[in-house]
Amino acid sequence: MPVTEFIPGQRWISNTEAELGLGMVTSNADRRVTIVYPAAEEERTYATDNAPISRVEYPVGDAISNSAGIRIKISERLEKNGCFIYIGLDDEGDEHIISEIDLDCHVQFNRPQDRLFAGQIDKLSRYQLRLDTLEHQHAQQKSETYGLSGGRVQLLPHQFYIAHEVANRYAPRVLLADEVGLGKTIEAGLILHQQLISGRAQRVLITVPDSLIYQWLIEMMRRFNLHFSIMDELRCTAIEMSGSGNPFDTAQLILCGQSFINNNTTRVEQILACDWDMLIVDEAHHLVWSEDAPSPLYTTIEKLANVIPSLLLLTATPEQLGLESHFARLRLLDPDRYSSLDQFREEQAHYTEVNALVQKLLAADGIQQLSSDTQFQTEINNFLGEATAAKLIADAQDGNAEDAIQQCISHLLDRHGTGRVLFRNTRDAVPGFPQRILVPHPLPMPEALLSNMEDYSLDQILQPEAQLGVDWLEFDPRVEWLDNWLKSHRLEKTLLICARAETAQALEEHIRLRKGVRSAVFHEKMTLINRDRAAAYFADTEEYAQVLICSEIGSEGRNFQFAQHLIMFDLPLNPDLLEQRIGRLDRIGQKNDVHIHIPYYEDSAQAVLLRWFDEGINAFRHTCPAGQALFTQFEETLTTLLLDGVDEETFSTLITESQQASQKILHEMQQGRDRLLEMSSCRPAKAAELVESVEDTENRHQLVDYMEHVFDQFGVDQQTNGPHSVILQPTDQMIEHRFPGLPEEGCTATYSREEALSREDMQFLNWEHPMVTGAMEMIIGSEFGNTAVCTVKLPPLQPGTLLVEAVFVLYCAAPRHLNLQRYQPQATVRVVLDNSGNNLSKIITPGHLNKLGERVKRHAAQNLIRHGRQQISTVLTKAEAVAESQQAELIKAAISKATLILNEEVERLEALIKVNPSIRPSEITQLRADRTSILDHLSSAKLKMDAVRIAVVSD
Ligand SMILES: Nc1ncnc2c1ncn2[C@@H]1O[C@H](COP(=O)(O)OP(=O)(O)OP(=O)(O)O)[C@@H](O)[C@H]1O
Repeated sequence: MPVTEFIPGQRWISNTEAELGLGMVTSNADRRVTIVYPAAEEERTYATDNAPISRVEYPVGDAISNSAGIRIKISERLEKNGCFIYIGLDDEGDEHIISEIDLDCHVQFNRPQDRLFAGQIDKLSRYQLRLDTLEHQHAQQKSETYGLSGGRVQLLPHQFYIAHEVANRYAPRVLLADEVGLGKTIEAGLILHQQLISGRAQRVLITVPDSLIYQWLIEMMRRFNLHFSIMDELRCTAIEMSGSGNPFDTAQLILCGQSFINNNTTRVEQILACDWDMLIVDEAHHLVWSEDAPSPLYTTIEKLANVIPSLLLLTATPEQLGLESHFARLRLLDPDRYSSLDQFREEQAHYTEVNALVQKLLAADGIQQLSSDTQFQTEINNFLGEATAAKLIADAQDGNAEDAIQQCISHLLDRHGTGRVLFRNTRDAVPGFPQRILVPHPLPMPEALLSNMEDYSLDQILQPEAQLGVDWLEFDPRVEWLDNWLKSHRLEKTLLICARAETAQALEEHIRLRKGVRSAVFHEKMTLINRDRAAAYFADTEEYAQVLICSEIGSEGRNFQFAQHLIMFDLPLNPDLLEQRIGRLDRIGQKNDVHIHIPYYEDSAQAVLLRWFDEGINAFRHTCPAGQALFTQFEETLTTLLLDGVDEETFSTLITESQQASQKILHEMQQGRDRLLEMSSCRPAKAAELVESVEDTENRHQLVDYMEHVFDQFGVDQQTNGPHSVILQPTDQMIEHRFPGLPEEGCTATYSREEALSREDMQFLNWEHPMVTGAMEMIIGSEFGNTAVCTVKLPPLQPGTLLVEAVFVLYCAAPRHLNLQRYQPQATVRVVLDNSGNNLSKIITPGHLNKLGERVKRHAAQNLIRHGRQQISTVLTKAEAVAESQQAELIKAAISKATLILNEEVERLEALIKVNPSIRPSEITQLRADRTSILDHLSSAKLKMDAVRIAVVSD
């Protein structure tokens, strides 16, 4: 359609009065065209041959709104009787048709050419910032560790390995079971952050023991900038009374206590009525199960796990309440894979064979065996199938032995290991843990107990203070010992754990009121707020409690690694519980040796238990992965000894047998499941590569330059605050009312990970921080800086030559989670043409125009565009043609990269599922669907002009 053909209903914009908004042709007669501008309630009549107006034509991919406020992303554009009909989907995915006449007249023009011709010309610095933003965003999104680098965490390889492995799956369902204190919460946070940032998850429910709610809330906020809403009965009722409907629909990220949802039909139904993407359950060993009596919490979580696609279960002691419960939790993750307990048991035995093969490969003559030992080759064949085995053996024979061995081990672990649903790192695999030092404090048995111990139950024997009457504090020698110990260690923070809330309460009152010790108490009878206050008082670095006295609930999940002394006022029977207690101090971040003090009565049940834990199963000085199995094996003898008193001979036998069994079980674990588990939970070479990738994409200096530029442009005040940090504050000159992620009162921020780790009061600015991603979205998602005009001295070119630099991006309206940027070879396509249409793209680099381009005053720039419009418009059309000629090549490269990556991923899963049943068929189905969708979207992608700079050569 010729430009001068004005048809009523068409929408045009004034080149000189863009503020009039979207105009509409109402008549075209006598070589005059009349345009009404409804937004400004104005009307203009122009001569048709030189009307200063431009036709508004939205391309596919643009977002538009109609006068009723319906907003769509255009998927198709038709033309009827000279007017356009736009078809597209709204945010809910519903299709709408918007005819040109119905377009919202209050539009902002954001296409660069429209803005340019409407005289909306940006500063050069903004134009530059836009281009930088496109480059940086592309670099981040195509990185292998996209989504994993934004946390305020140390780059610990074992955590990044797991996070990367899990986060790349469709709707991951895994059990994170690292040993106590190795950072499962951090791993879950990394996975969650990656899923949210990549658009794979939006709505997340976390449920944790009540005592850990605030710790999780704070950990998610402080480390990952994720703001969860806590839901409890009070809040739910308030929301319901305000008439806001289902309380669980009022936030995207919800955190709640396990006791709140446990067996709570109403609330569980409300949760089930919402759409969730991910469920995270901490301390999952509480999900107790047996065939006839699954616990209410298990049943509740099962209901949720059946409908929520992604599930992360966290526990340090997966077998704490028996193998049955462990199996049942795996079944929550994948009911098809874990359908039979017997089969599960049988599989465990089979891991020994796989491990034997792995160990043979790792042996000094592994290479030689793989390339020449036919029997060994047959075994490999049996496990990996002919094709894979043949390739690996050929590789080994061709001199690529090291690689072939590594690949062979990877294949074996992938296909036969346990590692796909279960991850467990042990301390042995994570360097940097200090020593544990056991300090037993034997004390005389109180007289009152000597006489009638035989009538006591096991609990009474192990927590004897309850039998000493109301004045027990006066008779119990452990109390006097405690008073003295605290007195002589006034400057050392100490955590005391005992089994009962009453004991904790009484002890704390005693040492605080009678002994004047600064102390705090933490038990289940306190409100959550008071518990957190107590923990905060203990953690404070200036005004702190010397001792925190906890009942058993303090032994789970909490972070007390700033203390070096743990007093166990009594001993728990279960070795896993003992490990949980020690794990409060012996966890990542502990910088000193951990002293474990045990005050106990000589010749008592506690003394027996102490010796069994120490001499029998070595559970104090070292983690005891075989603890649960050993406890099950020796429970009967042990409890008899505890109840009936020590018969030295039986006890010695128990110790010897426990030691032998411990060695045997540990050996078996090393030969079988645990060894494989450990190997597949962290492959050191890959983990190191991931950490390196995060370090590489961190690019701190580039980020500092970039953000300084952003803050300058958006009017955020920045003051240097020492060598590593900056104070950021909103100002009255901000171009937007609010800057994303910047609090109204301002904040202090650092770009340094090391500084951020030691100064939690500062924001940690990195490429994934909401301030940075928010700024990027604000820039790219708007017209910010998409036009510019400058003059430039480039002697070989004739003064007066007009240069048009058009920057294109590959656009397709694809769901965010497909992350098409990952496959695109470059962020932009840049075309530079002169006014005769000569292509100077290679000769005139961005550097030429960035460095030599000089500012033109706005008014002069507008005049230049007005006068040169015809010519610029022609050159822009040519630039589009030049870009289009590169489009096919670009798409081809993107498709070939996507095909390569995605085929490999699909094939790997297809091979795996044949031998490793822990892959859910839905994962492959989804991966295949994503592959089709990605390739479809890429093949229909179009280069879209994103920014234009006009440069006039000066002399
Ligand atoms: N990468 C990391 N960078 C900084 N701190 C970390 C990192 N990983 C873990 N930590 C800190 O170490 C402590 C233990 O981590 P976390 O609570 O995630 O361990 P856990 O395995 O969940 O422990 P538990 O078994 O007791 O539940 C926490 O204080 C956590 O903040």
